[in-house]
Amino acid sequence: MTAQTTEHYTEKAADTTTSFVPGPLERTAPFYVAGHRGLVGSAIWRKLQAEGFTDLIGRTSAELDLKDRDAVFAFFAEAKPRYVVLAAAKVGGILANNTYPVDFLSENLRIQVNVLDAALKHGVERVLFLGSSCIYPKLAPQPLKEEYLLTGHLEPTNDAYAIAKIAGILQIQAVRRQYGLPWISAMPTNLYGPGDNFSPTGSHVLPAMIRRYEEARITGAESVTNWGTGTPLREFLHVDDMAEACLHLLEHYDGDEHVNVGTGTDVTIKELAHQVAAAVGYEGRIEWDTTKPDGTPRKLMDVSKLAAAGWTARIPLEEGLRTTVDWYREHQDGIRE
Ligand SMILES: NC(=O)C1=CN([C@@H]2O[C@H](COP(=O)(O)OP(=O)(O)OC[C@H]3O[C@@H](n4cnc5c(N)ncnc54)[C@H](OP(=O)(O)O)[C@@H]3O)[C@@H](O)[C@H]2O)C=CC1
Ligand SMILES: C[C@H]1O[C@H](OP(=O)(O)OP(=O)(O)OC[C@H]2O[C@@H](n3cnc4c(=O)[nH]c(N)nc43)[C@H](O)[C@@H]2O)[C@@H](O)[C@@H](O)C1=O
Repeated sequence: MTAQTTEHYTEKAADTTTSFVPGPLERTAPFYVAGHRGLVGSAIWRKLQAEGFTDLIGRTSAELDLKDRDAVFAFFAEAKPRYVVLAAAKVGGILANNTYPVDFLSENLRIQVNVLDAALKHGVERVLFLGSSCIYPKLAPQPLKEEYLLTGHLEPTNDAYAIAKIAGILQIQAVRRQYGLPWISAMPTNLYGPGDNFSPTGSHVLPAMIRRYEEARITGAESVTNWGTGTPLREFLHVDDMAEACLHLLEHYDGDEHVNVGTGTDVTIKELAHQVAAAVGYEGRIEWDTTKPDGTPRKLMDVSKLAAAGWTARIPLEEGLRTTVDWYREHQDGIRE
């Protein structure tokens, strides 16, 4: 029998959790953070360490390619995690998503199906799957409530990635329905912070601007050029807040529906550009390349469900920008391209 067969799925799960009540996670239990070197995974790792977790498990993609199904099943058999956060994914900004849609669809589907199937086979107690605000329809009413999922057409620049993430939400719900395991999903808004991807072509807007403005400041360039019109609105959450929200949800939330994670406020990309310029100390002109895509006009999260679960964001954008610029200056020789 190979790892692909459903006979491998856990049988003990079916009656496990009809009366599950979330509570503090066991600090000594084996806890696998998939993607522990990425922006989100590394922040979750720091948070879990700070909270006294003593058996954290991480594997780089070189050590364990999560697209390799047999390797993933072998890893779960050996590591036997009791808790899993799935923060490993192929991730990128608007241009990367728009240019390589099949990579974003296929890699993310494979990574998440392998991890969730292996976690099911080994009866992992709590799983947190991470999606993204791009799962919502492009023109959904604002702010985005969880119930707007699958009510309209997706934004074309990231539809492939969004479909993979929607499949992940459905897989979590299906496991809950079929096996009764108390697994959950969270949908973060646009994130930023230490450990981000600052690649000029592959990154999200905030790290792209930090790098562009810092280089312009150093070279004395008279202008910088950002992408699109600058009119789209985006909401930015610091990744340390995100990590705190993840642990909070694992300890306080259980439900079929995914939970939005954000701040509940947004800014135009033009406003962001001015804020980044101020944080970096760049005083030149800001121009816009309107041949580049704008993406969805707005995707502001409704965070009332998260607030009802007892958590709200703490780090203001101005403060988060300042500390992320500091981090970038200290680490720019070692950042990923
Ligand atoms: N950044 C953002 O603005 C947002 C992120 N999210 C979600 O948060 C999660 C984490 O994103 P983020 O931290 O930003 O992404 P990063 O690109 O910073 O990190 C992704 C991590 O995934 C790992 N990974 C990728 N492919 C594989 C693979 N084939 N096998 C094993 N590991 C792999 C990488 O490991 P290694 O470093 O070892 O190669 C990397 O550490 C994702 O699910 C993403 O969709 C959601 C909304 C916004
Ligand atoms: C997290 C989220 O991230 C992506 O969606 P996005 O929100 O559109 O993210 P973005 O950060 O790339 O762009 C935001 C806005 O900013 C503008 N912009 C200006 N100048 C630059 C710039 O230099 N780089 C980038 N990347 N954008 C720029 C850009 O034109 C756009 O209007 C998807 O991967 C999606 O799948 C997803 O989940």
